[in-house]
Amino acid sequence: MIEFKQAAKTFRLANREVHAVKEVSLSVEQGEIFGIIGFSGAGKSTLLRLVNMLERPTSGTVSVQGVDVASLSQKELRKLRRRIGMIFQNFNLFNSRTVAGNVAYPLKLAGVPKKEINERVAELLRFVGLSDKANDYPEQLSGGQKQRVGIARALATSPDILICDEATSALDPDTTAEILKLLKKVNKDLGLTILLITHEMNVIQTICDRVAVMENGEVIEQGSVFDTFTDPQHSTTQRFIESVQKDRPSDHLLNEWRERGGKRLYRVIFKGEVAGDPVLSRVTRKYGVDVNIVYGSVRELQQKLIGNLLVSFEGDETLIQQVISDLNNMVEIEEVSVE
Ligand SMILES: Nc1ncnc2c1ncn2[C@@H]1O[C@H](COP(=O)(O)OP(=O)(O)OP(=O)(O)O)[C@@H](O)[C@H]1O
Repeated sequence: MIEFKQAAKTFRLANREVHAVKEVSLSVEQGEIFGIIGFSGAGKSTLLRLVNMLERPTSGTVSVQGVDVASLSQKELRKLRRRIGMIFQNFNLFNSRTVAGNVAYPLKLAGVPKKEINERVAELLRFVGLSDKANDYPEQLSGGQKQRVGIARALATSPDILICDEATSALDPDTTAEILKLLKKVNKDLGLTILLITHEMNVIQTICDRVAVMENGEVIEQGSVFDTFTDPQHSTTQRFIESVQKDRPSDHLLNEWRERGGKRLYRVIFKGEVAGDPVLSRVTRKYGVDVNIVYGSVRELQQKLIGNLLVSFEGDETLIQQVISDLNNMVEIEEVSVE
């Protein structure tokens, strides 16, 4: 659907070059929600702007449904842009136009007859839950309502793709959750492919199917959200995951544990199917070893369960080693050092 092939963008300034995007290759499949995450300056916005040619790649290609966007004429580009809706962190609404006027704007530009515009605007405002705000002005709306207007406007020309540039970064957590739910509805009910950029792992965890992590203009890791969360390969990815998933107690608590003569700690990670299976109690019962769950959680991610527990074992040391060896065949288990 959207394919970056060694796409690069270098900005040439008076005294230096900025390699904002360096040879990125990734493909976004039709109907998925694909998230790009990275810290500030990683190159996310620039990468996104290559899709609708707000920036032209310095080298490599970006294609949408098999067509290299750099090869399009101005007229073809205008047509492409109507098929790609875009929403922004600061909403980019016209303050001098009403809610209905904002949503109608791209339809007016496309030369749609007035009666059709009115019907379409009413339908879009219904879809985003803002029918009662049609005649209000943006300044009368909350941030979440403004973003709903932004979404309605982006959907006006019935695009196939929605691009979201930090769409929830200016919103509080509850409003973020509402907007993410609406984006999921746009994806499921209207079948739009969504490409979003964010610096919040919560956004990726909540709605994305796949994720790419960017750093210094490069994609350092990409894969399904489930695989990335359960088996991150890069320390930057690990940092993002830790921002939404605390998987060890504080050093203070761990030190207290050690001072009280606590036993060795093991991290046990259950994924998918295994999370519903009582492996831990089954194996410890088999060897007559007691298990003490010190810390942990079981969470749902993409309709699968992930368990992440910190445990200690009580009993004969040889039997404990047998428990660990048996568990090793079924789940991930590793000793956790307490500094
Ligand atoms: N038009 C431009 N001219 C020169 N340098 C630019 C331009 N646009 C972006 N850059 C530089 O390219 C790099 C990547 O910027 P970009 O905005 O793509 O990152 P980002 O990951 O989206 O960051 P943020 O989340 O802060 O927006 C940065 O070093 C930025 O200063």
